[in-house]
Amino acid sequence: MVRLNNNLHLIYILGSPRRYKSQSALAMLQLFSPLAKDAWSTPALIFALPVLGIASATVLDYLRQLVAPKRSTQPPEVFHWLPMIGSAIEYGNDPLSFFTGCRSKYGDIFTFVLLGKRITVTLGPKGNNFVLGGKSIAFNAEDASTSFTTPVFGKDVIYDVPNEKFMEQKRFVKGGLTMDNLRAYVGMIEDEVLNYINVDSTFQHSRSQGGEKGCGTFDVVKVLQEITILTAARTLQGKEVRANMDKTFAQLYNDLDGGSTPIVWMFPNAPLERVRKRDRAQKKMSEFYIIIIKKRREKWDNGFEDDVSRQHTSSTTSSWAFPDAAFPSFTLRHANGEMHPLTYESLRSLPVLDAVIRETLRMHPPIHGIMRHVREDVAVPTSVFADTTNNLSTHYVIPKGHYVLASPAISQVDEAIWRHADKWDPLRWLSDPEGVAEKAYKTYLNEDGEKIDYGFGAVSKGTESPYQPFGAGRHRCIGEHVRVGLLCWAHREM
Ligand code: HEM
Repeated sequence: MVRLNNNLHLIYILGSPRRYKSQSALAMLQLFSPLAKDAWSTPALIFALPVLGIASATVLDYLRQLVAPKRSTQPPEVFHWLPMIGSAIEYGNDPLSFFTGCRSKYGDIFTFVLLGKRITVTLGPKGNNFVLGGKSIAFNAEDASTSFTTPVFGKDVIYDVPNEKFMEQKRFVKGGLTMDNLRAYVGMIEDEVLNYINVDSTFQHSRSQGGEKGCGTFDVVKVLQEITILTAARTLQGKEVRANMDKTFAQLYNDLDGGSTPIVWMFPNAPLERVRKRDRAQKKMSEFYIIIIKKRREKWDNGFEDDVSRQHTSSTTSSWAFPDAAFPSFTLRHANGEMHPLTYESLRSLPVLDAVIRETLRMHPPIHGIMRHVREDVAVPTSVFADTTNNLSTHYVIPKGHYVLASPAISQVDEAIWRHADKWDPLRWLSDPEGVAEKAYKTYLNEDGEKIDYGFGAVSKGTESPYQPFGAGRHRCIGEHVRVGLLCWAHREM
């Protein structure tokens, strides 16, 4: 017969107490035991109260999501099981699949919870235009990203300064990317890549197997990260930076880059290994550059700029292009005629390799989403998105304090826009001057159209194109022309 005593009656009903290894489970059972006299002892409470708190928050959150009336101005909300955590796990695992799944359930506009923050995603070209073309007074990049960019890039640069100042910094860096500089870079890059291939142990096997014709395997991501670091250092940061740098720097960049995850975004100083690695790398890099800056100052030379984001984006893009199933055979078949001597001008006329890069950036852009913090309530024009259920056309409003997120990565593979959107096909950029790809590219570059100066020189807005691998509007990338050239070249050389 089951014996009920004060503390353990429930446990005996369910089985032997030894089965309950977890103190908190025991405490919960005690807490819910109406017959328990001393169930509310201190240890029980210590374990049970947080559990009870989490359970109540979870129930309240379900009720809020499932039962509470919604404001008509609120975009649909993605259902989540865990309060605070929200959809962080699904989003963190695979952001693009998460967006695609949500799109099929909720449409082109929806809000999800990411570690307590509310993010409204607006998909498709209209959604990109809405976020990237928004005024910085309403949609702010600094607020959205400073928590993970400042520990990486350092104080007083990028998002750690007011927008006007950042735009000046952008203009300053862009000034270093003049035609003359780019011309000079070409020879340096050629040198760096050849030196890497001829000297690095990675290619030793293929060298010993017959020089140029030798073959072997290599870790594409690692090699391209290292080459990107070395070429960027040599061209953009100067001789003495390159002379003092070896390929182990790639690891430091990786460690810095590892600090840009959702969890670090939410808790920039969390006691996590990736945060410690980020800080160690930041310190090492700062020490390295401070010595060089001091020397330069002595010579009245000034400045360098940090290279983390472009290192990451560029090496990621090259890495995707290499293993893309069709890349080697496609390039060999189509790009033979492009193997002429290298000059800046010849780099600009490598249509096949250019198409390879465009297509790689279409399918595998290194940045999956671009986020902004909402500084004031913003009404979404009905021309962009409207809730048309029950024939009502309602303005959605994105409240102050939320975040908005655009994902050009989604419009770049949208079946409704691109033919065979999920097929890697560089020919789409070459074969049809009237095709979708060409039109998207023209809208993006808008070479003959209106230009806007946001503070870093006149640029095309490009916010309405379904193809935006380098962002658009005020925060548009300043490295797009440089990097596409460099990438083309690096592939040709490899
Ligand atoms: C394949 C290579 C690259 C890709 C795919 C890429 C992509 C992007 C994207 C999507 C943005 C927009 C970010 C936003 O709107 O918040 C951006 C901005 C930017 N990129 Fe790049 N980038 C690349 C290479 C470079 C290079 C080579 C440089 C420097 C020479 C560079 C410097 C910048 C800067 C300064 C910004 C402005 C950030 C802002 O205004 O908030 N990028 N890039």
